[in-house]
Amino acid sequence: MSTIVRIGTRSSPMALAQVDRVSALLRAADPELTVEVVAMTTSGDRWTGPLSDLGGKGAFTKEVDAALLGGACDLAVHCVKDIPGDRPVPEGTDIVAFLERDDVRDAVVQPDGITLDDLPEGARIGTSSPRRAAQLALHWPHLLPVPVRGNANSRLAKLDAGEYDALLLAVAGLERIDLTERISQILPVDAMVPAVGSGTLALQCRTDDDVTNAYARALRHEPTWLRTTAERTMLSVLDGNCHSPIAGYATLDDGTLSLHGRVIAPDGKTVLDASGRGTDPEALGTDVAAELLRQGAADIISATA
Ligand SMILES: NCc1[nH]cc(CCC(=O)O)c1CC(=O)O
Repeated sequence: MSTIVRIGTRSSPMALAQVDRVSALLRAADPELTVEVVAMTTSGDRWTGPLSDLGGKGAFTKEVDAALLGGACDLAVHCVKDIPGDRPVPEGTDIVAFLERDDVRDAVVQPDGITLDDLPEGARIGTSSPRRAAQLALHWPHLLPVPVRGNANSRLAKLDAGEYDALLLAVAGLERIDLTERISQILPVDAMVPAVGSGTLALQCRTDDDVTNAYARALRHEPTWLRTTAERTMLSVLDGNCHSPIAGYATLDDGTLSLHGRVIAPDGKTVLDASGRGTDPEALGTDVAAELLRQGAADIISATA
């Protein structure tokens, strides 16, 4: 009898594209494997108000986590960016692999191709990310961040309906839904420091499910594991969640990790930067977080909690 792996996921077009990629990787490793998709709507998808009203903890991941724990699926695929830093995954499940990281940068979608520098005073920039809004305030204070909800496709529809002058979206997400032609500008990582775990997919299994664990572990991308671990360690020491204006970006060069952490006040007037290098991702993440805390990061983070 052939093995079946049931993959649990959000049902957005981006999430389904992510699952297609995981299915293809699993089947490349074992052509006999049967992969099924268990798609579900998460509370983050249903809620149309500000995400902060949901209490902020794993709005896009918790239903999938519950399905995994309850046995309705065997493998969960999450965007690392959507996994809370302070309460990573439920007991009884583990993140066992990160796939090779995609583009980490943020893109501007502006229908007339106008760059952020050239947009007029007060232009409405759709983003609900405190990290993006604060860095907009830091570098492009003439622009006005305006909250936008819904999956990437529905955000683009709102842009086209004239609700915003431009949108900020992840390059990786637009690649997954095959809409990179909508990108008008890609922001450099030193101006718009990426989110912790940007562009990275995580595979999560039940701890006691040896069969699925073996399939998932075989897909581990070690450099991405090291970079993501450094970033996520920093996030958890800072006790931040997706409402915190925290950015963290690690690179790996010849076995040495470099991590740049940034905490920005929502008005962009206070920006704390710290960076470090090392070979142990947890030690590096802890050190960079400690330096940010020394500079006063806790005050900014608790003011936005
Ligand atoms: N919930 C938002 C979210 N989570 C992951 C991605 C995109 C892919 C990624 O960066 O991993 C997005 C969309 C966006 O930020 O535009």
